[in-house]
Amino acid sequence: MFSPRVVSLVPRTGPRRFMSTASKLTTVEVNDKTGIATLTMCRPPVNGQNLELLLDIKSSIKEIENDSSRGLIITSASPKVFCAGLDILEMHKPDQQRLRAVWTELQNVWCALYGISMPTAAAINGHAPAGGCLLATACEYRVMVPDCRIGLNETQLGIIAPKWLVSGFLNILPKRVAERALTQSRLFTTDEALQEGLIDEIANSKEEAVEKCAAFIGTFSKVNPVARALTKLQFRAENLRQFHKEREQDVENFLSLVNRPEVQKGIGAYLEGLKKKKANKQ
Ligand SMILES: CCCCC/C=C/C(=O)SCCNC(=O)CCNC(=O)[C@H](O)C(C)(C)COP(=O)(O)OP(=O)(O)OC[C@H]1O[C@@H](n2cnc3c(N)ncnc32)[C@H](O)[C@@H]1OP(=O)(O)O
Repeated sequence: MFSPRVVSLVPRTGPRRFMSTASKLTTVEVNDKTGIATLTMCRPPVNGQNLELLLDIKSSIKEIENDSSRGLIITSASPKVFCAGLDILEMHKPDQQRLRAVWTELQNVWCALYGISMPTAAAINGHAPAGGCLLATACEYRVMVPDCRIGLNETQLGIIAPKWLVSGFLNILPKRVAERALTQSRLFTTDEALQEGLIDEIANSKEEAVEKCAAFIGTFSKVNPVARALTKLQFRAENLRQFHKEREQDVENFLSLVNRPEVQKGIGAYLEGLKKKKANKQ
């Protein structure tokens, strides 16, 4: 199904090669036969998006872009969680400079992934709430394993997902479904996500999810890549334009929202809830 493509940067010594990554929080593996790069998030236990993980995801996306890979698949090294969203510890009693940097880098990651011209797909091998859903919906295709949850549950923490963050969601879901899901903080099960069109396929394992993502990317093998890229960007340009217009104000809005005493109280209670849940499991 795939027409093998020559990747010129590295000698052909085997079917796979690894790119250098800024730290160990992500890895990038390029399949030399297909030319598809797989970006794996590796911040145990749940890939909480702290500043360092966000910086690493961004630089891995840029590396893949500069290497002119044939496509990008994003997935996770964690067995049960694709990505648990923003690291809540970054938002609780925050260091102001760091909080500003975290939000700016979340914006940068979204912008890099949403606006990249090559085909993208998410192999969602576990739960994907909030910032995890953001990564998945910035991609063009999503394959998820059974019995997991995905969605934008920000209102549960007392925070409001801004327009740019919701725009990927709105590319996929009807406005009415999106509005209800956001206001209810709804996390869709794998089956519900498939039914609503939030994901495209279900796979029984991470390996199968990655294969299905690669098969999706392979469907473009006979399409002119420049025409494909420009067509994709044409669909996404308006959201990106709007985002760039508002991004600085958006950082200020986020900071002022997170610093509100009642929001801090809510985030603290949410963290406690997570810890209690874990204690009850033991
Ligand atoms: C303007 C605002 C827009 C905001 C945009 C984005 C916002 C966000 O992303 S906010 C973050 C929202 N995320 C969540 O609500 C997810 C919370 N986590 C979970 O629901 C679950 O952890 C899970 C479903 C992702 C995984 O469940 P499970 O496998 O059962 O693992 P545990 O719940 O036991 O968690 C293990 C460990 O990890 C800690 N943890 C989980 N999520 C986070 C997180 N987002 N940030 C920081 N830490 C997290 C959890 O507390 C456990 O910690 P320990 O007890 O210390 O082991």
